[in-house]
This record gives sequence, structure tokens and C-alpha cells, in this order.
Amino acid sequence: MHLDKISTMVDKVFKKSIIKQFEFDEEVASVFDDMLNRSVPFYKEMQRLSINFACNFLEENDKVYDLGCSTASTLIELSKHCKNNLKLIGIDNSSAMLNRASKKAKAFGVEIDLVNADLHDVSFDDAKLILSNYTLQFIRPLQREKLVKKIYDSLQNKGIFIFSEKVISSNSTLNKQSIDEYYEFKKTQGYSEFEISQKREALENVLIPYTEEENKKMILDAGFTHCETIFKWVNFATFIAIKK
Ligand SMILES: Nc1ncnc2c1ncn2[C@@H]1O[C@H](C[S@+](CC[C@H]([NH3+])C(=O)[O-])CC(=O)[O-])[C@@H](O)[C@H]1O
Ligand SMILES: O=C(O)C(=O)Cc1ccccc1
Repeated sequence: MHLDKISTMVDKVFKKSIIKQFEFDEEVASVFDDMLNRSVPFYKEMQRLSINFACNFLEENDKVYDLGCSTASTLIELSKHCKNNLKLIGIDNSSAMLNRASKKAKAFGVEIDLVNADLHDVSFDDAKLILSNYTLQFIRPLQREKLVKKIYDSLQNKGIFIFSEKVISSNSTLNKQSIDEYYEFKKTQGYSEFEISQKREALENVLIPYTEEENKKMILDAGFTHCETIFKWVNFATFIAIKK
């Protein structure tokens, strides 16, 4: 069975008038896989690259954490593609997401320790790999720097942190063009202008993107010796950071 077959509900969350901020609630969780596939350009390719790079570093019984694991798609794919046995831990603070994660993991026969917690309140001990795709962007800036320091401290020597983020440009003209380009992408995915503008409003002050340079600075400031962009499409980027 393919992973896509499990969540078939189409994202219609922003078709109706919305007055609240964006939340990872039951309604969003029930359509989340479709939302991510249609809202993040090259999501599948970015996930494939994260997993391939990760597998190159992983050894038997290594501990892998996915921070903001949502419906556990990445950990399930990772376990399918890596030849080694891994200890998989998924952390998220949305019960609605973790309910789906648990059902999917069971359906695919993958053992994942799913932890319902705020990323600020848990430790990620003895990790060889920490993954976090499109999650840091939801953490307030000061807290984000602290969390990245904790990620660095939790990794073994030679440990790896792979993460993806929506990014902005420090050049306002390019930034505007990037947003326009992204909205064109969303239209090709079947979202209407109304849905696009409603979601943009709901995400205001909830999703706080950094520039690519700010992300790299945050990583190096935390102590990592190396940080590289392994994938970028306009305003979406995937980074790999290495601890010495
Ligand atoms: N403070 C927090 N503590 C714990 N979880 C949190 C916190 N803040 C947000 N989350 C969780 O982070 C996830 C972000 S989605 C990740 C996609 C996934 N990585 C994927 O590749 O499928 C990205 C997006 O929706 O753009 C949600 O499940 C939140 O509940
Ligand atoms: O959809 C958007 O506008 C985004 O910025 C990406 C996204 C994807 C899924 C949840 C939240 C944000």
C-alpha cells in the first residue's frame, strides 16, 4: 500500500470564511497530507532528499527524532528506505495529528514512539539524527534560537540536523516576486484566490519565516560546524547541519 492512500480527504479548510488564526486542530489534521502536498512545492522531492541524506549517515539502532512529526509521513518513509533498524521518535503537540500518525504507523507496520509534547518541554537525548521539516517556522524567534541550541546539545558528535523552512528574501522586490510565484503555484494546485488569501491571513504572526542566511546563522551560532542548503524552490528550503 502506498502512504498517499491513507489520507484521501481534500483540503477545503479555507474555502469558508475564517476568523481565527491557523491551528493544527482536528479539521486541519484530517486533511493535512493533502494540504502539505498541495501547499509545499516539491514536498515529496524534499522529503525524498531529506531521507536519502539521512540514510547515508545512519547506522544500526541509531536514534532518530522528528520534531513536529504531524502524521508521521517522514518517519514512515524513512523506515521504509533505510536498511538499518532505527529507533524512531516523533514529537508533536497536536493530538489530532498524533492520532493519525498512530493509525498510519500501525497500518504500515512501523514502530514509532509518538510523544505528545511541546518541543520546549522535552529532551531529544542521544540523537544521531534530528529531522524537522516545516516546524521551526512556527516557533517564536527567541524560543527558536533556544530550541536549535537544545537540538545541537542533544545530538551525538557527528550527529545531523535536517530541517526545512519557508524562507523570505531580504530584498523586498525579490520577496514580493517570490510570494507572487508561490501563489501561482498554489493556484496550479487548485486553491482559489479566496482560499489563498484566507490562509495567508490565518498564518500571519503564526508562521514566522527567516531568510536563508538567518537560518544558517542561527545554526552556526548554536555550534554546528557546517550548514548547507540541499534543496530550494523560491521561498522553500531544506538545510542539512552537521555537528563536529
Ligand atoms: N511547539 C510545538 N511543539 C510540538 N509540535 C509543534 C509545535 N509547534 C508546532 N508543532 C507541530 O509542528 C507541525 C508542523 S507541520 C510539519 C510537517 C511534517 N514535519 C511533515 O513533513 O509531514 C508543517 C506545516 O504545517 O507547515 C504540526 O504538526 C504542529 O502541530
Ligand atoms: O500554505 C501556505 O500558505 C504555506 O505557507 C505553507 C503551509 C503548509 C501547510 C501548513 C501551513 C503552511
